[in-house]
Amino acid sequence: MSIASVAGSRRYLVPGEPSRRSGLALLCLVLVAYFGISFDNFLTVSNGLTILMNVSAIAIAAVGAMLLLISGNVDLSIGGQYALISVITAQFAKDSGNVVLAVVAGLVAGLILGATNGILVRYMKISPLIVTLGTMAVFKGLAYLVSEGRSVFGFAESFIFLGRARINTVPLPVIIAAVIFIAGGLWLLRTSGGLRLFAIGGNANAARLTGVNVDWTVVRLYVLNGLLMGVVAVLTTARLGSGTPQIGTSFELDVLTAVILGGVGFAGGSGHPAGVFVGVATIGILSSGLIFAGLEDWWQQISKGLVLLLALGADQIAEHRRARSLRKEAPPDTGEVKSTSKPMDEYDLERDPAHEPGPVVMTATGLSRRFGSVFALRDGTFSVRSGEVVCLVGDNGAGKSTLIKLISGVHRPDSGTIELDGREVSFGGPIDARRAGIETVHQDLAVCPNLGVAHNLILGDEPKKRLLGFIPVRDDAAAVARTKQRLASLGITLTDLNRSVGRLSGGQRQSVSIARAMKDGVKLVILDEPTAALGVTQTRNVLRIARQAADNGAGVILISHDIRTVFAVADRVVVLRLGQVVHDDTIDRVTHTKLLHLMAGLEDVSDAEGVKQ
Ligand SMILES: Nc1ncnc2c1ncn2[C@@H]1O[C@H](COP(=O)(O)OP(=O)(O)OP(=O)(O)O)[C@@H](O)[C@H]1O
Repeated sequence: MSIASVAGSRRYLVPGEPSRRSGLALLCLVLVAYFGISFDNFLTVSNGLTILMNVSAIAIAAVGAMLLLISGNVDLSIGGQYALISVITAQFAKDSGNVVLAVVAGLVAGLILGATNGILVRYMKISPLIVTLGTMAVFKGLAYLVSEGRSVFGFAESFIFLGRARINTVPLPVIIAAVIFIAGGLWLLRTSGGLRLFAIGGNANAARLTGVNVDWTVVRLYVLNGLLMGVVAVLTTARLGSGTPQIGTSFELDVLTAVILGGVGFAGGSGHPAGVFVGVATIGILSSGLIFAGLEDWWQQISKGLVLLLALGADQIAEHRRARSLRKEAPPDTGEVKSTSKPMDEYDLERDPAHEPGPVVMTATGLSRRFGSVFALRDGTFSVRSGEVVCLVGDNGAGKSTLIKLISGVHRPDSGTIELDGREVSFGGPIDARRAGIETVHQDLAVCPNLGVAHNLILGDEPKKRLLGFIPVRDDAAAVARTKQRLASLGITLTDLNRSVGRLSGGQRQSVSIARAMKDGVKLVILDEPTAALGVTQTRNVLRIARQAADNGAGVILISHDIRTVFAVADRVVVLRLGQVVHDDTIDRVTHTKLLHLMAGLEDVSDAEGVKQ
């Protein structure tokens, strides 16, 4: 791949949908011009520094809010955290007179409050809106309880200095906010962790199936958010010289308004730090202008509330437009996946008659799994050799998906063992199975519609490089190179990589999903009904790719309801019925009729008529 083609393709590597930041930047400039013309002292350096000082708290909190929203979560309790951490920090600063102890107390309090939110949201499976609405009230109440409703003051000068220090006239909190904002933005855009947040926000289930630890990531995000609120509360308490339970009232309104105004979608999966920066600036300028206009506090509240509603309205309109353009743009399914082989009769594949399966790669022995009272799988036993395509067939609800979910680490078996290359393995999640060399294309494709083709393809196995020799970041150029090479080797032509996967047709999404599974060195490829929604040409190409994977030495398990695909591609066929393996033999020892009867549970087929002679 040429350097030029990699550089030219960078455009589509920014994850997520484009935000509305240019329009907002214009609004911001209009506000500056309006307030500048209306009020004499608005456009002065000192007012600029005051605005920066005032928005530094919002900017720090906006980093946490942005990351949470992009991952499809939200924290309404930040105002409550602000108040509680402020009075805790103040109490430590007053009682100990030790700056370090006060700062550590504030940060640890933030960590604990953030972790509380994270654990409640993820492990109790409650909506983040409801959880953080509840914790908001609890944290606020605790702030009053700890401080007995009074302001806490009387700190050492060294602590107050922390909030009022300046470096070259720029207040220290502004510098800290700038560092946190830039670091957070770069992390979001340039690292694997950032990409995974977009993936979780776009399709949490797909992210989970590709190996992202969604629960743990979200808990860590809430902890980070709490830590950032710790920084905000410590700096503000030091600057004000007191900690008070009244602080943070409507803080969540300011922060969420800035972030949503900055183009971060409330539905998750989209947003850009540059947009959030403009959103924060807009809120700062608006607040300052309203103060210059001499409006009472309640008018400021009304104005900010209206701006939030407008931002949410704009977000909804953008969401509808996106959905409409997705429907319009989805191209027809023909022609994008091209075969490199000569034309064949329906589903017929060229087979190498000399091809012999190799040693056993995977053996499942006595696998069982119940879901409540449903016995989804009982005593599932079968094996797959390298170079072999094993078709798993059975009626709806027979237990096929359950069986492959046990093998691919999505579920844990209640009993039974899985051996890979002769060694017993146990998977804690899909990422363990992927690391062991098992790749799966799930029935629902597990793609993230908001991410581009290359990012979907590398998700869970992102190439990395070191920035400045020591900062680990995602290597997007390597991701593009890997994507192009993988698609080319499979004979898949996706003419436009410059689009999110949500804009691709069903067949194209299938190609991306399959290409992701066909890694170099993969030991076992599992395809769960990969041809269910495809036409003849595409089905034939998916089967060709499955055969190609086997010819390259992988073991392949393919689930299908279509008997024709089974006879076109299988070396061996395993039939499941009511959660049990009822047949396991080479494809040349069974006929269409016998297979149908086995699936349907009709036992009266004699071997003489059922087995090819
Ligand atoms: N997560 C789950 N929770 C509860 N029941 C489940 C779960 N997953 C599967 N089951 C049940 O287990 C049984 C087997 O389901 P499974 O999806 O494995 O069948 P299948 O052969 O793949 O079916 P299909 O061909 O329709 O996809 C069904 O009765 C199903 O309802």
